[in-house]
Amino acid sequence: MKVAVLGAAGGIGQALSLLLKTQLPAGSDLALYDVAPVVPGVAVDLSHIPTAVKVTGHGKDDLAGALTGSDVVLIPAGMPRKPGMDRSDLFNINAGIVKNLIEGVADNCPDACVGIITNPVNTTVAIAAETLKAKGVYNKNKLFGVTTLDVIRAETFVAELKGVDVSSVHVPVIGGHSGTTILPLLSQVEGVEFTDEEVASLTTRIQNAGTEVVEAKAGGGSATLSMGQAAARFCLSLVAAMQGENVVEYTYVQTDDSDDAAFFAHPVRLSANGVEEILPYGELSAFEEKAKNDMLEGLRGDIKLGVDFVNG
Ligand SMILES: NC(=O)C1=CN([C@@H]2O[C@H](COP(=O)(O)OP(=O)(O)OC[C@H]3O[C@@H](n4cnc5c(N)ncnc54)[C@H](O)[C@@H]3O)[C@@H](O)[C@H]2O)C=CC1
Ligand SMILES: O=C([O-])CC(=O)C(=O)O
Repeated sequence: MKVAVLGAAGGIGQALSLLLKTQLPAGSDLALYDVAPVVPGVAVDLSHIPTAVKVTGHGKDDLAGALTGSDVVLIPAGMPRKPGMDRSDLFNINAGIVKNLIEGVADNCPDACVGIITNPVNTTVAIAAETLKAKGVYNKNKLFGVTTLDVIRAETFVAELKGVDVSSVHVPVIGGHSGTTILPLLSQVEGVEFTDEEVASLTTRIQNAGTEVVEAKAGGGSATLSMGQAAARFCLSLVAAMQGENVVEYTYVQTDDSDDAAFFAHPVRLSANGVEEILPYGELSAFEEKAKNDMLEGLRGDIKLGVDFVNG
């Protein structure tokens, strides 16, 4: 199993790479790529941890070396937010970065599963899809927007509010990954009851959790450690599925469901082929149905921006 992390010297990239160095199956290869000159040093640093995962560092001119032979590619390359910015404000700088890196994926490991972390995820996943299409290698079952951070936050906040063991809490989160497009399905959480006020305030907190971190970091970036954990969970689930385990994760995938949007986070059964089956997200409460209908136009617009970026 070979996993490549593109943007590996950044806040997310380093946290994620540490978790993968310690948790990927024995015998795996972990390739770290970044344009920052520190990346070979990050690889040397990690290589001193005694696990049976081989780490290599690849500087800006060696994207091909990082990608060749990769089964999974995770992309946290690009600018994070500062206070006062929306994720969509990152489009101008991050759109081109994702397009370039995905062209590298198409040229060097077109069969890999690709997890996009770079914001704005609603749009960058569409950019990746169109770029892969232009290269003639798009497989909708192998492209994912990583929305796992919304799930782990929702589980943390529900457990805190209800005083229950967080390991027993499961919260579906569907839609996209910004503002109101993040839609936690609190009506489906088993074993706890919420008042209408709790549903409203918890939904808003989950939707604004990224901004909570951006403001607390006061100009120093956005979530990196919790995102590293979230991306590691997603990657390890994908790797387990590739090795035959039955795993379901919520992730932003192409759905072909004209009632929602072209990309929409669903529960997805993973396999060696990436998406094995997109599962239905089940029945929504009246509150959730309204929230979904209110955000769909915005999400579709975010996706269109990505499609237009590549196709002009
Ligand atoms: N999907 C999600 O839930 C989340 C997404 N993010 C997003 O992840 C991205 C990265 O965030 P951080 O790690 O905090 O940023 P960071 O600034 O700490 O790291 C970004 C890294 O990307 C590298 N980079 C820039 N251009 C590159 C290129 N063309 N090729 C390879 N590497 C390149 C930089 O050198 C840097 O090391 C941001 O866009 C942020 O908004 C952040 C948190 C959660
Ligand atoms: O809020 C941001 O800019 C980073 C992010 O996507 C998150 O923390 O969910």
